[in-house]
Amino acid sequence: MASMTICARFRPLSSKERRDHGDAVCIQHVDSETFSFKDEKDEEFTFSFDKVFYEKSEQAQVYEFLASPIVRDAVDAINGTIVTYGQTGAGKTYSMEGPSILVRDEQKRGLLPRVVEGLFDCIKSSERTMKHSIKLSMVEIYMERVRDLFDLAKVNIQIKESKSQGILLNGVTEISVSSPAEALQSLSNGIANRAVGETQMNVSSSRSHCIYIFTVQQEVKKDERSKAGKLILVDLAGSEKVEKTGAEGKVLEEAKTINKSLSALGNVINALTCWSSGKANHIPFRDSKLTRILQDSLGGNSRTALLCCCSPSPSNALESLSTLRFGMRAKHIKMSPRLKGNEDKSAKKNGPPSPTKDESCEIILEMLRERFDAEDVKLLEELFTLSGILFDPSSPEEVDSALADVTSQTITLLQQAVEDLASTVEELKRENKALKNELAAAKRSDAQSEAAEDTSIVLHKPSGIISSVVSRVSPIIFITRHYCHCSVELSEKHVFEYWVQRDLELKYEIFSYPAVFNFGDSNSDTGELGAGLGFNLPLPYGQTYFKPPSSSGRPCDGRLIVDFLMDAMELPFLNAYLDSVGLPSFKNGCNFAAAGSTILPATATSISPFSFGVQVSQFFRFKAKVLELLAEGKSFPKYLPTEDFFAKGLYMFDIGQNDLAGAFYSKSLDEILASIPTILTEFETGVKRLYDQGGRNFWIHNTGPLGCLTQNVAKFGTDPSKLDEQGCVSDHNQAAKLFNLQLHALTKKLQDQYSNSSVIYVDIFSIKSELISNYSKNGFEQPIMACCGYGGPPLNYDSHITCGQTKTLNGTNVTAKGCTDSSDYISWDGIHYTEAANQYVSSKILTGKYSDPPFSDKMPFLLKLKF
Ligand SMILES: Nc1ncnc2c1ncn2[C@@H]1O[C@H](COP(=O)(O)OP(=O)(O)OP(=O)(O)O)[C@@H](O)[C@H]1O
Repeated sequence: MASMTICARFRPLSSKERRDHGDAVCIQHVDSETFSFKDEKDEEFTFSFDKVFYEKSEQAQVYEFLASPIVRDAVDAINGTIVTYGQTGAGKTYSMEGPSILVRDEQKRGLLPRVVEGLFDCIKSSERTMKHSIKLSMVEIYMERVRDLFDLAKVNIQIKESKSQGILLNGVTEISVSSPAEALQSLSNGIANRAVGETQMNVSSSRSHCIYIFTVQQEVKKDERSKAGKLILVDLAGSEKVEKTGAEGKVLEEAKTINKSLSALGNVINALTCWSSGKANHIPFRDSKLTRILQDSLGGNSRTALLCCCSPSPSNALESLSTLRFGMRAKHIKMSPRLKGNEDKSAKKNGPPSPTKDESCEIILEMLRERFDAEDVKLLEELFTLSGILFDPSSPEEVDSALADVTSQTITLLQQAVEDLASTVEELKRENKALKNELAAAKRSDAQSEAAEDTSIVLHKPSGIISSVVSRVSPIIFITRHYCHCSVELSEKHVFEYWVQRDLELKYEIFSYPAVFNFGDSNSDTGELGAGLGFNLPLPYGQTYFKPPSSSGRPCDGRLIVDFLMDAMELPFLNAYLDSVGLPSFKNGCNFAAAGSTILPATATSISPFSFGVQVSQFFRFKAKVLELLAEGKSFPKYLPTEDFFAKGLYMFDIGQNDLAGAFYSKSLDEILASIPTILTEFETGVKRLYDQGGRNFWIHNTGPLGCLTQNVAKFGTDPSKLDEQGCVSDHNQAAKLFNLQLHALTKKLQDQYSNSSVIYVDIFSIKSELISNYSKNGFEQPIMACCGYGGPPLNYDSHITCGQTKTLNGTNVTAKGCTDSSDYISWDGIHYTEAANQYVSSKILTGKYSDPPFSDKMPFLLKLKF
């Protein structure tokens, strides 16, 4: 199947365009078929057409390439159509007619006079074998009515479809022309009758679609079937942006009708391209007079050429781009023109006699009565009249055709309604999602405020004595006042009174420690395993917060719980102990946590060699080195903590998860439960070593709901009976709970033993469980499915291709990619939580409600008052 011939034509810059923008053009010539185009945002597009006629191209070249093959075929009874399309003022009429249809200037003459000449030349050269006659009709579609330009009394010509002759204009004037001069004179008369107006874009703008129809009839001997080729030339009215054309009143109405019919043409082309690509589709030919008339030309029963006329000026880039895109779409329509066996009515001598008008009416009414009841017939009549479809049916086919019109228009309306509905649903979905995100963010910030409220005191008294009993104690409370700067540090729990002369508005900030020393596994690894073992987590790790190319070494799309806690304490993020790149500062602490670490010593199969005992030893080395440097007088105040920070600092632990989760690969639940005391003894030993070294503030995170980790659901949850009502693996969660119970008991024991210390147990398990159970209420969409992974729903997790990896699977390269919006997910990569989930968990921690003892009771009290 052939395609339509599609060409682009750029006219020279107009004097107005030159005045406004100089010689600037938005196209760059590549070759005779291709050019590059820059839109107003400087974005570049490359277009390829069957031919591109640049500013200096000649009218004769356009005719030779685009029209002359179609003209030759028309003489051989193959229908042809040539359409000029483009923005108002883009050169359609110039291409079609030239400066005027009667202009004889060989250089300037347009397609129409050349077509006339070509037709007569072809007829002449085949004179010996075949005689031809040419008839000419000319109509314009103005305000959705077809007007006969050769007989202005015919203002509403009806379009019909005949099985043998295709689309017909009922009763249109046909003028027989026997020479080019005669034809041109008739065309000139018709053109003079066209509706032409003036817009800001074009002083002589065509306000209608003008259609020239040449019927080339082969004259045949008696009793032979006659053949006719129809050649249609269409000079479309210009598509236009109403604001740009300055249209108002009647001109505005014209512009709207023009745009409507052009958009109907676009819809037909879209539907045809889907149809050409194999999809069955409703082609809305009947949605406008234009598309109905062009039905044969676009639907395949014609050789069709489209000339996309454009301005090269950057000021019209938007419109030109739309014209070019229209042409590109039309390029995908497949055509298969058929040789027409058009029977001339005059040649059809022996057919059955046509019914009289009255007989026709009776037949029609009978048909309608058979199909509908009387009221419906009346309704239909009104509908037809209203739609301008059928006013005076003279044959049963017309009724069918009119019914088809109504059906088609109804289908289109319904399709549009469905599309509108679909886009409204999409829009609503987007809005809904945005609202959900806002709600989630608000909830998270509420939780943080809750945290702040719970751990603070607001002192507020306009003047005079502020007397406030500090009944609830936070580790450090900053009370800030805007005007003055001084600092009082009170180091024990007490009742305090303060005399102030002026108005005071005292605000609090959340508690803080001077430094944090963190021990743990991947839940709080800020780059340790990567630094220690020399591998980097690939993107999209880190992308939500740390931005490419840095993935920050955190096994998360952004920040971890420890990061949020550091933030709340107004301390910088912790650097990994082994990270020596980029002058890391350890002034406010150091992070020994490494992904994959266990409490129990590492074995040959462990991911991390940095078990808890090793991390504690690393802390010893760290502290010893700091003290050594300080003793040498090298204080490095920006990089190293002072000695007292080791006593005042917070020792944080988040470890144990891997001891349990890893064990499930080789041990039974009972064996795992039995191993918990050993694991905790090892943990206790480590904490004691730190206490012996002077550590006094301990903050122990328990283990989260292991069974809810995507990785464990994928591996151990294939049998649904193993899952609990949250969809988490029951055994794993049970092990975590029993571990936590014993860890809690150990914390209490340590607290009793170390009466000069604070040992706080933080119940991460409860926070995470609540988050997963009420994921939707908490602003998440996916409780278990991983955001970054491979395999798609329900888990999007494949242990062979982890987040960010590309591998060959069954001969195909596949990548485990991140989801579009990680804040919808609780699980980042199937093992670790997303930044959004970590933020949620930390905000809950900061409420103090999940700690034992609650922050307010036993935390060492240090009040920092600034004002
Ligand atoms: N290739 C060309 N060479 C020289 N002048 C041209 C060319 N194309 C167009 N023009 C000039 O540009 C102006 C607008 O062209 P034209 O009237 O053909 O636009 P149009 O696309 O038919 O506009 P409308 O849709 O408003 O009728 C006219 O003055 C015309 O002479």
